[in-house]
Amino acid sequence: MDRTLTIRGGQPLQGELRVFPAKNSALKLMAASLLTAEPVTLTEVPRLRDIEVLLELLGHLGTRHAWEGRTLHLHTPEIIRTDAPFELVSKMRASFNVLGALAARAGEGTVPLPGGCNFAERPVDQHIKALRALGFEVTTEITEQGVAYTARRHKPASGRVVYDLPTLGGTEQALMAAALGGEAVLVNTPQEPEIVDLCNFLTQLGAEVRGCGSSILQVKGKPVLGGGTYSVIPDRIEAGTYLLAAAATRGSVTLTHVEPFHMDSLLDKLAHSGHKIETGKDWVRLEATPHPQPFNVEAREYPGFVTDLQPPVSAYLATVSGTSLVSDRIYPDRFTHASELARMGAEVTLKDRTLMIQGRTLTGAAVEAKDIRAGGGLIIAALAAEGESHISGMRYIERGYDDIENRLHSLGAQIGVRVPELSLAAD
Ligand SMILES: CC(=O)N[C@H]1[C@@H](OP(=O)(O)OP(=O)(O)OC[C@H]2O[C@@H](n3ccc(=O)[nH]c3=O)[C@H](O)[C@@H]2O)O[C@H](CO)[C@@H](O)[C@@H]1O
Ligand SMILES: C=C(OP(=O)(O)O)C(=O)O
Repeated sequence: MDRTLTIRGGQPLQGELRVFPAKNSALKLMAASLLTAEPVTLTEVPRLRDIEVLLELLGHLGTRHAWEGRTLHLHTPEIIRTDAPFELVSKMRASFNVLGALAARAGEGTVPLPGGCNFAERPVDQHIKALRALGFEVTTEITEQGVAYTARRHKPASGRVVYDLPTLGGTEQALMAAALGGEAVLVNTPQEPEIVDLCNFLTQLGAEVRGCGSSILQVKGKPVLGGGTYSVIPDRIEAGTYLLAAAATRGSVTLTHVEPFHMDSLLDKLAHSGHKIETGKDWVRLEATPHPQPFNVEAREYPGFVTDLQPPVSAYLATVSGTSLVSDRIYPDRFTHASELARMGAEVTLKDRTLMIQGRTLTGAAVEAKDIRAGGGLIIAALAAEGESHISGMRYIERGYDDIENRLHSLGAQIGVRVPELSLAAD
């Protein structure tokens, strides 16, 4: 049963918020825990739907887990199954990342083509290329539910992978495949903080990973990896969404438990827009100007502007008087939010894969989040709009934003959740 968010806009967000740990890092560290028979503890894990889905998948493969608050204990004494069920993989793209770990630990893994948010073409050719370059035999089978990939290890992973483009998922696949007893050089890798986090985690388990944060990674695995306790990096996408919401409502918000240097591109844009930005070791504060300036954005690889904040920044720019141009080099067609923003009165034109935005005052409307970050963007627009908005598609929003209604409510937003046949207003 999909819930609907109801937001009465126009209230500047004010206050302080503790940012949650990064979903897109936690998911990969959880998949990597399959590589060891020792217990692994992740001390900071967001309680999100994607995390629950992956836990279910890991449980099917042989992982036992226990929560203590946001601390997650994982233990996989042995792999009991090597196939990932379609019902789970179809819900989330990151589930494909168990393929390399399964093949490395159990000698074989079978994973169907992943699901997740389909805002663009999202092939897995580079994952397969990487596993093959490391010596895995990868076969495909067409099933009733689509393509399923099986990777088999006949000897420890070893080789040189040259990616056609920097891919997070494809790099994570090879990192995990090589960490258990393999040896690999990975060329043209992304420099995103989530990749660095995985490198650090694998190092903690006992693998040697050189070049973390660069475009060439060297992995020297260990035949047996250990366990340990690790803390996931803060979620720069969640943090960025709240900052943009504060800027769009011309509010003033302090975020704690963040890594400001992971957010350089966004903070720089917001400062140029006229907002006062202050940062400390693990906090960032935005005090909005009432009359911000527009700017252009081209989403690209880290440390460039991150694609997952492209829909939220588009929504913010729709509230800023003047013309802005937004394009996305990672997913050139990631614009499912555009038509929904238009329903709220935004003047947006999509031409040649560039969104031209003429900012103005938005008006509340009934809109649909068609994917996770489009949802983040529509929430920002609704918070800034005059009048009431109803945002459906909560099943996507909940993939990436934990407890969003209560968190926004704590910052002064007038927000409620409507369950069909039942209304649960938070204020
Ligand atoms: C769970 C998770 O961590 N998801 C993030 C991850 O997705 P994901 O890991 O799927 O994204 P990738 O970094 O792999 O994709 C980057 C680009 O490479 C292309 N590509 C990727 C793999 C491949 O085999 N072939 C190929 O052509 C993609 O279509 C895209 O244009 O990084 C994306 C890019 O920062 C983010 O938007 C997602 O939120
Ligand atoms: C697109 C995202 O996730 P996924 O890659 O799992 O679809 C995201 O977190 O913005």
